[in-house]
Amino acid sequence: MSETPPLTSIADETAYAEAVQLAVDASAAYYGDGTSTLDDDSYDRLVRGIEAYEAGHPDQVLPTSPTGKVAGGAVVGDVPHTVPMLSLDNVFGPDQLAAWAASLERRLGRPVTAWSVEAKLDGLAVSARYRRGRLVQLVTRGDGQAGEDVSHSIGTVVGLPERLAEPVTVELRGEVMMTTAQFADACAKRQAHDGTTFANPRSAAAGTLRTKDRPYVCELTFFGYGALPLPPGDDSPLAARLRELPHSQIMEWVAGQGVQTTAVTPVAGVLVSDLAAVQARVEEIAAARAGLEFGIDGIVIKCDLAADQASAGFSSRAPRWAVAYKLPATEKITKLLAVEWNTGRTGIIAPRAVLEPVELDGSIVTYATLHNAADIARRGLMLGDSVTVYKAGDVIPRVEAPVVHLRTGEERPIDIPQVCPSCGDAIDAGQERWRCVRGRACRAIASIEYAVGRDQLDIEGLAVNRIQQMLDAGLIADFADLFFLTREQLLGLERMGETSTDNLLAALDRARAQPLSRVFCALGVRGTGRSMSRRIAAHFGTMDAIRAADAAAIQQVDGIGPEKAPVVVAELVELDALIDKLIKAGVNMTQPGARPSQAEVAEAAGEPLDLPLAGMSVVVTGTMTGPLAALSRNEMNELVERAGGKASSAVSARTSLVVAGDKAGSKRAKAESLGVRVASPEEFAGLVAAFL
Ligand SMILES: NC(=O)c1ccc[n+]([C@@H]2O[C@H](COP(=O)([O-])OP(=O)(O)OC[C@H]3O[C@@H](n4cnc5c(N)ncnc54)[C@H](O)[C@@H]3O)[C@@H](O)[C@H]2O)c1
Ligand SMILES: [Zn+2]
Repeated sequence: MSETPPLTSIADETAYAEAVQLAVDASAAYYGDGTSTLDDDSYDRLVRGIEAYEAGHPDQVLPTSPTGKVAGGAVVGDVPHTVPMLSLDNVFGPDQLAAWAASLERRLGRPVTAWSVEAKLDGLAVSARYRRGRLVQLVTRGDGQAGEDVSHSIGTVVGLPERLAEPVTVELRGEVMMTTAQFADACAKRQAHDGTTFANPRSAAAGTLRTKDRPYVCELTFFGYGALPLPPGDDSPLAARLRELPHSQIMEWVAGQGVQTTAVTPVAGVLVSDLAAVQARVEEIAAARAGLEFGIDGIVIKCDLAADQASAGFSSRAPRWAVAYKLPATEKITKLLAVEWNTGRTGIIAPRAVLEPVELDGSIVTYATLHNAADIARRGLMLGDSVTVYKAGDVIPRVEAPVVHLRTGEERPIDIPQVCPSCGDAIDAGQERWRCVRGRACRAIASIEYAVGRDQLDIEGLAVNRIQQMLDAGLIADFADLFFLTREQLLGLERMGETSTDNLLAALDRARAQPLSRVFCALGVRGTGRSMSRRIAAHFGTMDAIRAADAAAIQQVDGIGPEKAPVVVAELVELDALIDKLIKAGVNMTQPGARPSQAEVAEAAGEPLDLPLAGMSVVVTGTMTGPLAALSRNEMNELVERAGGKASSAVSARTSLVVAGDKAGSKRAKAESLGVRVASPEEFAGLVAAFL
C-alpha cells in the first residue's frame, strides 16, 4: 500500500489561483475562530494539490501560496516570538519515517543517539511566559514569527498553572485543547446562550482561547511539550541547563514545576534508541487514540539530545530534528440526510443519523449514533446540516456537532417521535434514554433471536421466522418459554416435521447445559456483551451470587464502573421473572471452573493459580486451524479464560501471547514489532489441551 496520501488535482492557472485563495481563506478561519469550511483531510489534499502544481509550474507560484509557510501564511500576530514557533514536517507511514530518519542521520553524519516519541496533540500551540514563577503572558503561534496575545485566558486553562513550583523565568510551549468533557460542556453553554454550537474540540479551543468578553466561560486544557530560556540570550544557570539537557529531561523538569504534560496520560512520551522501537511506540499511541479523553492527530518524533538538535537545525517552516507521523483523520464533515428511530432489544428507543457516505479511518461511514433526543436538542442538530462525524478504531461513529457556519437556511427541524416506532405504544421519556413502555416485550422477537444466537445459548434450527411463528401462535413470550415447549406443540406448527422437532428439542436440551456466562449473556442485560458476561460469570460463579450482588459488589468486576453497575442491578431486577422461569426449566446456572473463593484465597496468598495461561493477556487473530478450526472468536476467548488467561482484542506491549491463525494481518505484525510471543493455533491447542 502506498503511503503517499491523495491530492486535489489542479488543471490550470485559474484553478490554481482559486485553490490558493480557498486554502488561504480556510486557514485564516481555521486558526482564527475555527470556522473553516473544509475538514482537515480536504484541506491537506488541497495543499498537496497546490504543491504538486507549483512543482510543475515554478514560474506561476503566487506569493500568497500557503506552501512552505507556518499556518499557511494566513494568520498574523503582533507579539514577536523570542524564538520562531514552527510547524512540523509530515510522514505518513513506516517507510517514510525510515527515509526521514536516514536523511537526518546523513545530515548529522552520525546515528541519532536517542529518540523521544510523543503524541501529537490536536489543539493549538501557545507560548506561556513566566517571570519569577508567575504566568505573565500567553501568546498564540500566529505566523510563527509573531502571535496574538491571549493572556485574557489565563486562569481558564487546566494544566497551565499561574505559578510554577520555583520562582523561575522561563518560556513554556505546549498545546491548548479541549477534552471530550470540556467540549460537551462548552457546547451546552453556547447552545444555552445563542442556540449554536462548536463544530469540534479543536475549533472550540481555538475560538475560546481567542475570544474576549464572552458571557460564559469555557474551560481549556494545556499539555506542555517544551521549555526555552527567557529571554533567549539569558545566561542564568537554568537557561544553560535548558540549552544542554535532553528533551526528555526538560519535560521532567516542566512536569516538576506543576505543569501538565502527557506523562499523566496513556500516551506518555517515551525515550527509545532505535527506529523499530519508535515504530512500536507509534503503533501503541495509534491504538490508544480511540480511548483518549482528548484528540491527537499523530505522533511527534524528536531527537532527544540537545547536541543532535543543534546540529540538525531548522528550515524556514519546521525543525529538521523532529517530524510528525500523521494518523488518518478521525473526523470529517458530511451531510445529515435523515434521522431514523428504532426500538432495540431492551425497549430503548434510539435515534440514528443517516449520513452522506464518507470515508473515515479506513471505512465508509453511512450511519452514526445520536444517543438520544436530549442529545439532539443539546447539539441543536437539524436535518440537512453539515455535521462533523467522528470515528476512530473500533468505536461506533458518532455525530459530533453541526457545522453552524455552513448552514444554508434550508435546514429543517428533526422530527421527534411521539409513540414507540416499533409498536405504537407510549414512550417512557422519564430518563435520558427513552424507552417503550412495554420494555423488552416490545421487541420480544429481537430478544429471543439474540438469546438463541451462536454466542449465547446456541440453539440451532431456530430462525427468526420460526420464532415469529411461535410468538404468533402464543406458544412463547420470551426465550425461557422455549424450554417448556412440548413435542405436540411443535408438531402442531406449520412446516414443522418430526425430524426438525426432534432436532430442536435436542438443541434445547444442549442449551440447558450451557455455562452461566452464556446464559447470562442470553439475558441481554444492557451494557453487558459477550466478554463482560464471561467476566461476570467467572467472578460470581453462580446466578444466585450475581442476583445477590449490589452495585458495589458488581463494580468489583473488571470493566464495570460506577455508572454501569446500578444499571446491571436494575436490569437484573427487571429480569427476575425470566430468570426464575429459566431456573424452573432446568437451565444451568453455574460457571464450570469458576472457583472464586479459591481464586481469591490463592491471590491473597500471592500464589498464581495452577492454570496454563494464569496472569497472561492473550489476543486471538486470524482464522483458526487444526483442533481449533471449529471455534468461533467468542469460543476462543472462552477457552483463553477457562485456561486462566485474559482475552483481549488489541495487541500492546502488555500482551503476553498472540494466537495467530491464517490471514492474521496487522495484529501479528504488531506483535512481532513489539517482540510479543506469537503462537500458531496448533501450538496454542497443545498449551491448553486440558481445557479443550
Ligand atoms: N481545516 C482547515 O481548513 C485547515 C486549515 C489549515 C490547517 N489545517 C490543519 O492543520 C494542520 C497543519 O497545521 P500546522 O501547520 O499547525 O502543523 P501541525 O499541526 O501539523 O504541526 C505543528 C504543530 O504540532 C503541534 N504539536 C502537537 N503536539 C506536539 C508535540 N508533542 N511536540 C511538538 N509540537 C506538537 C504544535 O502546535 C505545532 O505547532 C494540518 O493537519 C491541516 O489539516 C486545517
Ligand atoms: Zn414499543
